[in-house]
Amino acid sequence: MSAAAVEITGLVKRFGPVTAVDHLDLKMPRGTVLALLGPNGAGKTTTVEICEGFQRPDEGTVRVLGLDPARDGAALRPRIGIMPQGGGAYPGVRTEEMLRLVAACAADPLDPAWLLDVLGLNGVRRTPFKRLSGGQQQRLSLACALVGRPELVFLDEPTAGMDPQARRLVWELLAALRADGVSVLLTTHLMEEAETLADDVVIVDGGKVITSGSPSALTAEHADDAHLRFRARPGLDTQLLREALPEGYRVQESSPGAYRVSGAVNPQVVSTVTAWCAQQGVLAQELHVGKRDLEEVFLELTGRELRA
Ligand SMILES: Nc1ncnc2c1ncn2[C@@H]1O[C@H](COP(=O)(O)OP(=O)(O)OP(=O)(O)O)[C@@H](O)[C@H]1O
Repeated sequence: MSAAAVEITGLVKRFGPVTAVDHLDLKMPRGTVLALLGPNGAGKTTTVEICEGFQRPDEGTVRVLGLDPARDGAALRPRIGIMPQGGGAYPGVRTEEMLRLVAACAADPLDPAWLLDVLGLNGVRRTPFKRLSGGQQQRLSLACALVGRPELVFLDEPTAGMDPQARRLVWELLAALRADGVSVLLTTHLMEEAETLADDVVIVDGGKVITSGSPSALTAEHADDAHLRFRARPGLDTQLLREALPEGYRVQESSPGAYRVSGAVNPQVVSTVTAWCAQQGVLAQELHVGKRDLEEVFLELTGRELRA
């Protein structure tokens, strides 16, 4: 059987006093999409850069397509595609010129014209990199990562800064790649991106894996539960609200003025919450009842919001 796409055991990376990655383990089978999901500073980029061979681990083992990226970089590089955070190209290079340059380095590249078309970059083929919008630069960077037909691609926040339409294009392309058997490891702090694309999600915080599994498995626990969110002035006494509700409900102010009630939300609970707010002389605004999602899982496990 061929080696896993990525296998990481006991990975530690320190920068002076900061432990960016703290005994992280993960295994990603070939042909799957894995999303590293976590807030800013969780250690996602550091983990990916170690897999790409750009940084060396302090402890632990990392195998990418069965190879050690720190030692076997020359053998590994032709087989992987890399889209770094924030992209990057010579400012004066034109879109198509850049992609053709990268394609020329590959043994069996994809057709650059096809990639430009699929990624909606046809209209800016002759535009210099520095004049592209942030989202266009990101898409060109993705095209460069894919043009060499990699077996495995690393995408660091691939849709950051893109408008919803461009994000959809990228998601469709990534779904097509997966259908072709390409393995994809991406980082994101967009829960919807992880839910839409990934076979497996590894939620990281403070350099550690908090939990992992398929999006449906992670959200299936207490699947009957919903949550109720509302906004009101910051600093309401959440303990008092909890006491007004039946046993077993949790109430958090997840960020200033954003409240979340977790448990089996029914009409009675909604009415209790709004009545309690009225007693406090506040109007519960943007009242929203939703199913448990990855954002909720993260909040339950860390007490903080993913997008804080
Ligand atoms: N070269 C470096 N020198 C010093 N500290 C670093 C370095 N690279 C990363 N760090 C620190 O390590 C921690 C993890 O950073 P990392 O960039 O891996 O997180 P991340 O999850 O990718 O965050 P983001 O979503 O903001 O990209 C942070 O505290 C960061 O400040």
